[in-house]
Amino acid sequence: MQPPPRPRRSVLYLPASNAKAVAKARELDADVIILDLEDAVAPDAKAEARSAAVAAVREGGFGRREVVIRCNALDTEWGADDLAAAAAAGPDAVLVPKILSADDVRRYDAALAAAPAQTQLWVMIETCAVVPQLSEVAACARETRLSGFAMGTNDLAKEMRARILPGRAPFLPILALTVAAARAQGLVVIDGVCNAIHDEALFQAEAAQGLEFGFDGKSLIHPAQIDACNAVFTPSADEIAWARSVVAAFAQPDASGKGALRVEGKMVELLHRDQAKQILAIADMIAAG
Ligand SMILES: CC(C)(COP(=O)(O)OP(=O)(O)OC[C@H]1O[C@@H](n2cnc3c(N)ncnc32)[C@H](O)[C@@H]1OP(=O)(O)O)[C@@H](O)C(=O)NCCC(=O)NCCSC(=O)C[C@H](O)C(=O)O
Ligand SMILES: [Mg+2]
Repeated sequence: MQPPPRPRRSVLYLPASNAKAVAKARELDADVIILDLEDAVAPDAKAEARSAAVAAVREGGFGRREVVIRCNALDTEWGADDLAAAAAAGPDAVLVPKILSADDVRRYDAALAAAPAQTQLWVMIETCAVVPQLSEVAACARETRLSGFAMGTNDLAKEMRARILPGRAPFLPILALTVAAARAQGLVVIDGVCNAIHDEALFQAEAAQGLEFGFDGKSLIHPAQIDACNAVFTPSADEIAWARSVVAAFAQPDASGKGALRVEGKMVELLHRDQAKQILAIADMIAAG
């Protein structure tokens, strides 16, 4: 059975080695906090960051926010220790980078065997090699803890030798394929980061594009991006009103046995009722705080 939907609009990375940022994250309005041990942490600080991430998870204080530890890859000198430490700490999820194949997912899943049952596995979609195998990778959800994809557009750009420009043209097919593969298996799917910290117009456009593509939310690198991101991914008043109308229309006695109705001048089908229920469930969770 699918777990109930929950908001994952804003997914904030921070270096686990930055104690000030970890403390600040407990007060920020992000839905998910990722304590990074990978690219945000210099090689000399890896061990210290690992201990800090474990301590942060054990200490808690993140309230409604989900807490994720991003580990180094298993083929690095830090990966095995990171996975073992993360499994023992038992965050909401462990995020792993640069996966290449379904076998990689199984390897990471095995490395988390000692983790509590509720600890999920999320994987970064950020290599060229994984792109033709997205469906096979997503299907690992049937046999492992895998429950989420997170786009890594910086690494993808590096591997593709692509440029990250407004509109993100080189990545659009991959964004769509990633969302489709994730949705086919009921996975969470989070868009990549916008590196420009204070370019509000660029951020707004990128976040809106992510929403249009079907992502649950967007990865963030700075607290200044949170409010705009939440605003984009929170169902609007108009969407909520539409969703209520659709659910109410199908609940009318004369809708019984009908598959299609007219609501606000447009055709809606039972599939729209499902979408409407999803919107209302997310909106209710956001409203509940
Ligand atoms: C990008 C930064 C290095 C910028 O740092 P800095 O210029 O020092 O920030 P500020 O001075 O504006 O900080 C103001 C205060 O906010 C806190 N802060 C900053 N960033 C964060 C954060 N991410 N989470 C929580 N708190 C944060 C500072 O501590 C300041 O606090 P105070 O002193 O009390 O006022 C920096 O923002 C940063 O490190 N960001 C995260 C970088 C990161 O995690 N990168 C890895 C993930 S991105 C990636 O790799 C994606 C993927 O893999 C891919 O391939 O695409
Ligand atoms: Mg990356």
